[in-house]
Amino acid sequence: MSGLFITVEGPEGAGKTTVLNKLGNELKQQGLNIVMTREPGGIRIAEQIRKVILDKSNTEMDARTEALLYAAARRQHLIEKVIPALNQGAIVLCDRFIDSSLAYQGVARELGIEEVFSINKFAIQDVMPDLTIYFDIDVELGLKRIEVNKGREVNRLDLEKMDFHMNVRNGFRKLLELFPSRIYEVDASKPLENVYQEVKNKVEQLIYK
Ligand SMILES: Nc1ncnc2c1ncn2[C@@H]1O[C@H](COP(=O)(O)OP(=O)(O)OP(=O)(O)O)[C@@H](O)[C@H]1O
Ligand SMILES: Cc1cn([C@H]2C[C@H](O)[C@@H](COP(=O)(O)O)O2)c(=O)[nH]c1=O
Repeated sequence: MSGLFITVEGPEGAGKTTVLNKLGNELKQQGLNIVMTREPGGIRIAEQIRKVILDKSNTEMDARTEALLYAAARRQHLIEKVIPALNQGAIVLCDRFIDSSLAYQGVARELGIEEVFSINKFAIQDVMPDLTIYFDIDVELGLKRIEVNKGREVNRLDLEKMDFHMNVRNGFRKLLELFPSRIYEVDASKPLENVYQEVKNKVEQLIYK
């Protein structure tokens, strides 16, 4: 695989999608081969799995079922979209990946980071991101941002209690300690332009190194 696999991660409303879209468009204008995608989703089957996972009426979903569905969506997305793009030398910018499973299902759902990593190893084999940008934000501020954004879908996980979201953030902070060379932290509470410039600098360092 000759391309670059870059993921963005963080709690709800941190600004990942906004920054990723802006960055992808700018890098495309530089003439680079950019593939922008998201998890869960990005391809037909994974978008269907996304609907099942995030449907607000699926309140009875078991935590392990949830973890397995995310891993299944990840597998199909990787095989159908990410790996072929990387093989063609593309830079793949992906909104969420395995770290979301480790933080949301591993820590916030209390399944354990190791357990969730092990089912994901089956799904991804050895494909890990070259770089992960972690958008750190106070949970209340992030949730306020998405509340104001009326056009955005409100999904089953958004509706979780404040404690759950706090644990998600704690989970991501733990991952920063576990994977310091892969995960780069940005302070996502800063104004959008500052966050964007910092992310762009970091990504360009990797692309043009
Ligand atoms: N740095 C920022 N300062 C203020 N508002 C921001 C900033 N970044 C993004 N926003 C706004 O916050 C809202 C949420 O942003 P966005 O959808 O990009 O977050 P996200 O991390 O992708 O959220 P989620 O994972 O919950 O979908 C949007 O309305 C966006 O315009
Ligand atoms: C990949 C992944 C995602 N999640 C959660 C995180 C969010 O609550 C939703 C996705 O919604 P977004 O608007 O696209 O961010 O799913 C998760 O719990 N585990 C995962 O592996």
